[in-house]
Amino acid sequence: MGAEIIVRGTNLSLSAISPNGRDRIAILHSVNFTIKQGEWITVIGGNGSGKSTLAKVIAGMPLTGVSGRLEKSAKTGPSTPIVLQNPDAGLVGATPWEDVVIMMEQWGSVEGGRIPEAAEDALKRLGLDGRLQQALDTLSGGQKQLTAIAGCLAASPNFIILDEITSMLDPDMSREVYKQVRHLHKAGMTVLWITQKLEELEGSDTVWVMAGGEMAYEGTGLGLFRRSGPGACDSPSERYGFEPPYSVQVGWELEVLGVPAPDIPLYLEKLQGAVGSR
Ligand SMILES: Nc1ncnc2c1ncn2[C@@H]1O[C@H](COP(=O)(O)OP(=O)(O)OP(=O)(O)O)[C@@H](O)[C@H]1O
Repeated sequence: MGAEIIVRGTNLSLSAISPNGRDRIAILHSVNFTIKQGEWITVIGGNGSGKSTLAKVIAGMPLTGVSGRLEKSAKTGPSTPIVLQNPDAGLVGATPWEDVVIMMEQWGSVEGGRIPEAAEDALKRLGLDGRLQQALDTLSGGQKQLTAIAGCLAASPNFIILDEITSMLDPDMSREVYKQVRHLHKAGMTVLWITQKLEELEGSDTVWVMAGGEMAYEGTGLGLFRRSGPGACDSPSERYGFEPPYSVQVGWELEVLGVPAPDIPLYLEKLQGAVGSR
């Protein structure tokens, strides 16, 4: 039996007033999707392609100009916690612990007397054991993002949305934040991960490509780099203008030289495996 569908979007569109104040412009065009319990969906797309708008609609934010249908399962509930790009956005406490306590009080998801301990547990789940009482303004960007994610856990969600949360972090901190969200996913969390970094496609069940407000591609990460034949330059990634990871480019070159890799090597380790086995 397949996993339960917890979110379904049907013909979701959003229009807004154009910057000249006279016309209405379409920001999302008839987007259709389903999200299953426990799925990891990565959303990619260029600047202004509609990723954040779609994320806000899915989160259940009350935006004007939305049409279509968004259905969520009873357990998922109408509001989905979302973490945004800027590490300072949405943090309200003076310390990580205080921030999560305030979030728990707001969501009302944890019984009052249990909040102090539950806040500590949420922060420990994100690897912030040693920083519970550190002043928020002294945390690194990555530690702030981890605090924001712990704040999301205050709602006891089964689904969270992360909107380019590593875009302002250095590579080490990006990996740390990504790894912590992976742990949550392993424990059963459904994740919508928005990014412009193709290396973060690793481990996605499903990839959505947004282009011009439309969902231009929905499929696997590997499918994004699949060409119709050696040297064909017609993979969805090339069609939508993404620079593929180095390992994929080498895989394509090998294919042209008549050395087909058994599968598209999305990562260097895979490429090593493909080439090393010959
Ligand atoms: N309320 C609004 N009114 C007018 N235009 C809007 C509104 N919201 C979004 N837009 C425009 O819609 C387009 C899509 O914006 P969105 O933030 O969803 O893109 P994005 O793919 O997340 O981009 P980025 O990667 O740069 O964050 C942009 O051109 C943006 O300026």
